[in-house]
Amino acid sequence: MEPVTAHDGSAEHRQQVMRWRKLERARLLAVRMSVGADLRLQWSKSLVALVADSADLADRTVSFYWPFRGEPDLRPLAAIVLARGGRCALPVVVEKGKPLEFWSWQPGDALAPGVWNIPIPIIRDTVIPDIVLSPVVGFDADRYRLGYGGGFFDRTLAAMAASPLVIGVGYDLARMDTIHPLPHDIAMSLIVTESGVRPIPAGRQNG
Ligand SMILES: Nc1nc2c(c(=O)[nH]1)N(C=O)[C@@H](CNc1ccc(C(=O)N[C@@H](CCC(=O)O)C(=O)O)cc1)CN2
Ligand SMILES: Nc1ncnc2c1ncn2[C@@H]1O[C@H](COP(=O)(O)OP(=O)(O)OP(=O)(O)O)[C@@H](O)[C@H]1O
Repeated sequence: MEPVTAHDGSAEHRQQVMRWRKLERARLLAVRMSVGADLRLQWSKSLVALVADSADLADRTVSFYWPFRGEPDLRPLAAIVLARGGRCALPVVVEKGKPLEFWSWQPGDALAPGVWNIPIPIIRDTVIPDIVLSPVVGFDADRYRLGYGGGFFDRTLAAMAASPLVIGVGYDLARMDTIHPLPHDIAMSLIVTESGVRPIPAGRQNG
């Protein structure tokens, strides 16, 4: 693969990073899809428990996502959020190149296919999440996230008046040394994989 050699913030550097990311996304997605569905489901169950423990969900509005392309399935966590007095939402692409909207959702609600055929609620009831669960294609040691390349989460987080807690959710296999962060990249607050939370929230080092 063509390495990233320019480190000067030039247009050339940016172009190299974007080309490199495209190949890395394809590589990481292929690795993810090569894992059997049974193992991914097992990891998803670990992730539900770890995410539930990584943040105070009581009375919070939490943005989920409808899993596709082998993403962890965190939907069982929605019942826990609701039981603790919280609300749930799904991210919705309203226009390419624009921030996502978060539409109120709970398990059992009617859905319709949105962009990329990802299901979205049939009713547009926009909410502002306190906690955003963000699926990662890749993540690095500084908690930067590589997504599908649409820039949706970065654009959305940049546009929000109050920063939510952003939990990047993925599998250990998505770990990278660096995503070669660019000025628009926004680091996650936490990254959770099937093997744990990084960094470990203060006061939970013994858990
Ligand atoms: N499960 C899930 N739902 C989600 C997201 C996600 O990452 N996972 N999203 C998180 O963002 C949003 C959808 N993300 C999307 C990202 C890119 C494109 C898209 O059309 N991409 C272009 C290629 C982009 C490029 O490489 O330049 C395309 O396919 O033509 C569509 C949706 C909202 N819902
Ligand atoms: N705040 C922003 N304002 C305008 N453009 C942005 C912003 N954040 C990201 N972008 C643009 O989005 C494009 C994709 O960015 P990037 O490679 O970081 O996507 P990604 O994080 O992998 O995708 P996604 O967030 O959809 O999962 C880039 O061209 C970038 O310039």
